Amino acid sequence: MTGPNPEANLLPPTYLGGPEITTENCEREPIHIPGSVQPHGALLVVNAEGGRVLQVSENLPAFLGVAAPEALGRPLGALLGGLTGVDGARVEAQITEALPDGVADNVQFRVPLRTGSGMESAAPLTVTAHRVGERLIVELEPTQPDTAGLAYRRRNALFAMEGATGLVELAQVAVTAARDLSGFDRVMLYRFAPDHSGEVLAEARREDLGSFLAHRFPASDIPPQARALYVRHLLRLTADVNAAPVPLLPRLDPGTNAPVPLGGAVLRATSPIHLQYLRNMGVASSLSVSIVVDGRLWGLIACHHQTPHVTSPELRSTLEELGRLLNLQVQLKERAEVDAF
Ligand SMILES: C=CC1=C(C)/C(=C/C2=[NH+]C(=C\c3[nH]c(/C=C4\NC(=O)[C@@H](C)\C4=C/C)c(C)c3CCC(=O)O)/C(CCC(=O)O)=C2C)NC1=O
Repeated sequence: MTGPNPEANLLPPTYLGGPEITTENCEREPIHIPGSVQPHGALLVVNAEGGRVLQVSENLPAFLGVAAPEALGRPLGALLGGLTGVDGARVEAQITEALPDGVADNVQFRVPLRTGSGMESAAPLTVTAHRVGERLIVELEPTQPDTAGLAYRRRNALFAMEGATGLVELAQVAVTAARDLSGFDRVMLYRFAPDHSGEVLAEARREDLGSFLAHRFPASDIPPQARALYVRHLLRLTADVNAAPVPLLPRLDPGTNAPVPLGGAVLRATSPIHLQYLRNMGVASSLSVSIVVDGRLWGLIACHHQTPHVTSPELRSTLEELGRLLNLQVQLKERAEVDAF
């Protein structure tokens, strides 16, 4: 496999050791191993046995106040304990207890930490962790204030969706609820056809934006490896299409000498090709939630913002729950239509 071609007209390749990617072969882009993350958070790769830090994103100092090279080899608990008021050993124990050996890589553990004093991110941090084999992937993000009132707004959204009759009405209620909850400029319900092309079934948008309703898009817009990843990991977020990816230090997992899989990490750096696609659409931030029916990617809730837009972990979980409810309701409606046929 030839390494990435630095001359390629893409952002510095965020993947490692993969083939040179162009719009001609983008179905080969190894999007799960970018070797870098988006800068709105920090990521640590921890050896599940022993809790030692093996890799960190180079922006770690802004979140933990520790130089990236100094974090390597240290226990995760000791690093988190450097935050004011945080019992690092206890947080590390909670993570390892919640993510035992063999747990699926799409099981998440999340815990809010108290304020980190004297660091760039004066806001409280939220830790989200998942396990991939022998590794714990630990992500730190500033806790956003948008969680106020989220619980009752989520409750009302789910009630509205349960009351919808028919697929198109359900889709419209869902995108309206998702937009009310998230504040994205545009939220669409995108449904795949059997050939993996797709159409916009429903849309809730800012009044001054043109509509994508009923527009169709080719299968190549979401290539097979992306569709496969999205069946397993239900939400992805690109907070800012123009933000430079932050490399992991070291680039490869020192235990395996291979890139660590980041398919389940919300901070995973987005494919440079897709970033260009979003820029061409005039979109600065994108979030999508998979709608998986009978194990296949039936559609997506696709959200756009015209300016950079970071979504809190709590709001992301709420949007995932909307997607999960849509899975169930679409499944029921499709089966009812088959039975009625
Ligand atoms: C309203 C219609 C509408 C559509 C149809 C739409 C597409 C879309 N593409 C997505 C992802 C990717 N697409 C490509 C590659 C290519 N895309 C192309 O067009 C050609 C040039 C190409 C290669 C030759 C890759 C590698 C990824 C994975 C990115 C990653 O996860 O790192 C996603 C999910 C991510 C997100 O939520 O933004 C969406 C939702 N987004 C919309 O709003």
